[in-house]
Amino acid sequence: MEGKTREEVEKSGMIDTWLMKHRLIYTGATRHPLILSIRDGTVDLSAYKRWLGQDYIFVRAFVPFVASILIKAWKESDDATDMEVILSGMASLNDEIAWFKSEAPKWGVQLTDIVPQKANQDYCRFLESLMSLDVKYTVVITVFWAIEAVYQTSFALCLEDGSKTPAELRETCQRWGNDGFGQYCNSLKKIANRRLEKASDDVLSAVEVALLRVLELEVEFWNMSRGDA
Ligand SMILES: Cc1ncc(CN)c(N)n1
Repeated sequence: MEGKTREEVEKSGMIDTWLMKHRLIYTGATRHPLILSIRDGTVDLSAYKRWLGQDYIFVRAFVPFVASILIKAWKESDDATDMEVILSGMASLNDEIAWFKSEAPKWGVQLTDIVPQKANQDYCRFLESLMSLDVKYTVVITVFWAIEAVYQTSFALCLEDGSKTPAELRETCQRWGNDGFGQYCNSLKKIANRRLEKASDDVLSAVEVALLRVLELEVEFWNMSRGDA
């Protein structure tokens, strides 16, 4: 902790502090019934297909949000390497879009026909609100970490020893559950924690509110796969 003020030490590891404080909703987002059903091999494949189509639309809306973070990093960040981590995230979104396009036909899902459901619209609207220049880099980099980390944690669960994930869904789980994606999420978390250490109390409150909103929206997004939205 050398070189840090007492205040910085108190605020370090802010993300884990929040995850402990809000563990109920965090668990709701990372161990959703859809994920648990993939993991125990009882998944309803029509729920998977609904998720697939909706997530393709979400990922397309996620790209401009990440682009807006890149601009904020360039303008506001005190560390030039942040930009490289964000850029690698954009590259992985490019791969994600290509993956959806090759995965959808295997399941008879026509991506051009997908109508965004309410939870998806709410999520995309939330991302758009965060693209405003008034929203601080510290807020959006933490939100970015949270969105990626929910998928990483969820899908990694389906790859753990003892999981009964169906063979045809293992590639999907690998996409977000692999170690490389885990390391990338850790890099985002480190950036977010570093920024949070220096943040004012007002910014800390804004980040906590945004983090909770992400977790709620992720739960609602998974819920869409039930098809009763
Ligand atoms: C809803 C949601 N959240 C997160 C991710 C991971 N990029 C995603 N594809 N979709």
